[in-house]
Amino acid sequence: MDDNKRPLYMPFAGPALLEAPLINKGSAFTEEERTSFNLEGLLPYYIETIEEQASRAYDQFRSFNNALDKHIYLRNIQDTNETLFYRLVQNHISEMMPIIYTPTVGLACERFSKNWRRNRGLFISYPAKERIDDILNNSTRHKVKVIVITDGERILGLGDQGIGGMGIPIGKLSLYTSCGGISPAYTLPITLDVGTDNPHLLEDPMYMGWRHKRMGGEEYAEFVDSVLEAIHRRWPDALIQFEDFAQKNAMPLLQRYKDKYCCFNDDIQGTAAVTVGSLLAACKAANTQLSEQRIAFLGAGSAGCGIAEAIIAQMVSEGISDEQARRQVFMVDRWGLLQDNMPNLHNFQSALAQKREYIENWSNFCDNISLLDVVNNAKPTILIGVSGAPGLFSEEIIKAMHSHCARPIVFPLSNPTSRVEATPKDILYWTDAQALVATGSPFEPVVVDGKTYEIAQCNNSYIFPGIGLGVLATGASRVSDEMLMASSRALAECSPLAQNGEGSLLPRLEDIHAVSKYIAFEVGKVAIEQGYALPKTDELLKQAIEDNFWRPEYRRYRRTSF
Ligand SMILES: O=C([O-])CC(=O)C(=O)O
Ligand SMILES: [Mg+2]
Repeated sequence: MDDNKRPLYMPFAGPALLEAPLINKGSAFTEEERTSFNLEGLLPYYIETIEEQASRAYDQFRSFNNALDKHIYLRNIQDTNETLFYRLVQNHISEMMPIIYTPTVGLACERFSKNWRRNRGLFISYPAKERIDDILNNSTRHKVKVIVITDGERILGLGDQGIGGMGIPIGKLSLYTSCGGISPAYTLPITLDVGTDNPHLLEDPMYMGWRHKRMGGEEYAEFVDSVLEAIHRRWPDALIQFEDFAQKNAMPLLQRYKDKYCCFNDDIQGTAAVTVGSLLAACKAANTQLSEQRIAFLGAGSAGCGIAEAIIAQMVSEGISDEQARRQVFMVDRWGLLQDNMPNLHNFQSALAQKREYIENWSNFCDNISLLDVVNNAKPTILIGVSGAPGLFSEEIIKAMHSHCARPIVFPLSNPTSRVEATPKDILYWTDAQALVATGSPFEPVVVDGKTYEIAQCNNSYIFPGIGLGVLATGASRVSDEMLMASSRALAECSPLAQNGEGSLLPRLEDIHAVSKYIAFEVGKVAIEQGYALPKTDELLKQAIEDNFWRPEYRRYRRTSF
C-alpha cells in the first residue's frame, strides 16, 4: 500500500465499494477499512498484499490454454479491480501485451458480442443522436483526459466489426495506462455505432449493435461532428485519439478536427511516428541518413500515406528538397505503383504518386507496375507493408530486393498476425539473415544458423502513451506534426541498436516507462515551444511528467460522512 500518498475520501461503503473497479481492492482492504466501510464478512479473513493477489491471478491466467480465454480473464479483472489488473500487466508486460492488445484483441473484437460480459466505456449509437450530452453524462468516469474513439469500420486488418470494434479503444487505453502511466480514472473508450456493413454481423442473432447499414455522407459527418462538440463541451481539454476508422473517413476527419481539438489519428500519425522512429534508429546504426534511402510501400491507404509523408518530412529536415524526397518514395497498392496520371486517386495519394517522366525508362514500364517491378527498377533499401493482405512479400520480391541491397530493411506492419505480409522467419531465411525486420504484431525471435534475431514490434503502442503523457503533463491544446516528429526522434534515441550498434531495433517492453517519459518530455518541449502549452522549465516539465505518472498501488481510504 502506498502510505506516502494522502488518503482518498470515499463516499461509498459496503458491496458498492467491491463493485467499482477503479476503487475496489478486494482482499487487500485493511482491517481498519473493512470495519469503517462495512466490509467485514464480505471477504475472506486474510488480508492480502497486491503482490499476493497478483500472484494468484497470474496462476489462474496461466491455467488458460488459449489466448482468447486469457484475454477474457484479464478483461474480467480489469472490470472488477483495475489496480490489480495494471499491477499484473506491469509484472508480465511482454507476456500480457499480446493478450490485451494485438493480436488477441483482434479476435476479441470479432467475438465481442458473443463474449460480452460487462459494460465498459460508452457506446454512442446513431439513433440516440439527440441525447449525446446525456450519454456523456452517464460515463462512470467524470474527469476524462484521454479518449480513444472508433466507429469500428476498419479494425486492424479485419475490416468492419461494428460495435465489436470497442475492443480496440479499450485495449489502446489499457496501454495508455500500462505503458504511459495515465491513470485509468482519466481514460474513456468510445464506440460510435453508426451501423455495420458486415453481413455476418447483421445476420448474427447475438450481435449487440444497431442492426442497420452504416450511415455515410452528410448524416455520418453531422453525427461525428455532434459527438466531438459534445465531448468538447464536457471535457474541453481531453486528448482524443481517432482509431481504426475506414480509409474514406480517417483522413477527412483528421483534416477537419486537427486544428480545432486536441486530437490525432493513431493509424495515420501514430503508426507514422513509430515507423519513422524505427527507421531513424536503423539508419543511425548503419551510419546513414533516411534521406539517402529509397522506400517502397505496399499499401497506399491512409496509414501508408501517413507514414510516407512523415518519412518525407524527416528527409527534408535532413536537407534534401521535397521533390527529391518524393522521387525516392514508391507507393504500390492493388492497382500497382501510384502514378500521377492515374484517375481516382485520393487527395492524400496524389502528392505521393510518382511522376511518369521519372520512371518512363523503367523496364516493364506500363500503367500497372507491380511491386516486383518497383523493386527491380527503383532498388529500394526499405520495404514497408501496410496492405492488410497476408503473404504479399513473396520470396521472389524479398530476394530481388536483397540482390540490390546488402542489408534490406523490411517492415511488414499489417495487423493482426494473420495479416502479415511475410513472416520474419521467411524474410530472414530468404536474405541469409541480412534483412532488418520489424513487424506490427509481436513475433517470436528467429534462429538462423544458431544465431537468435529479436523481432522488433514497430507498433504505434511505442508512441501514443508517451504522447498522451506529454500532453497531460503540459496541458497541451493540440497534437502538432512537430510534436509527432519529436516523438519519432525520441524513440530512435532509445533504440538499443542505435545506441550500441547491436541489440534490438526498439527498446524492450520492460523499459517502456522510461521510453514513454522521454517521449513525453520531448513532445512536451515542442508543445511549449510552439505555444500550445504554457512555458515550463525542463526541470518542471520532468517533474510534471513524474507527477502525472500513475502507478498500480492501492491508496488508503478514509470514510467521508454521508
Ligand atoms: O492496433 C495495432 O496493433 C496497431 C494499429 O493501430 C492498427 O493496426 O490499427
Ligand atoms: Mg489502429
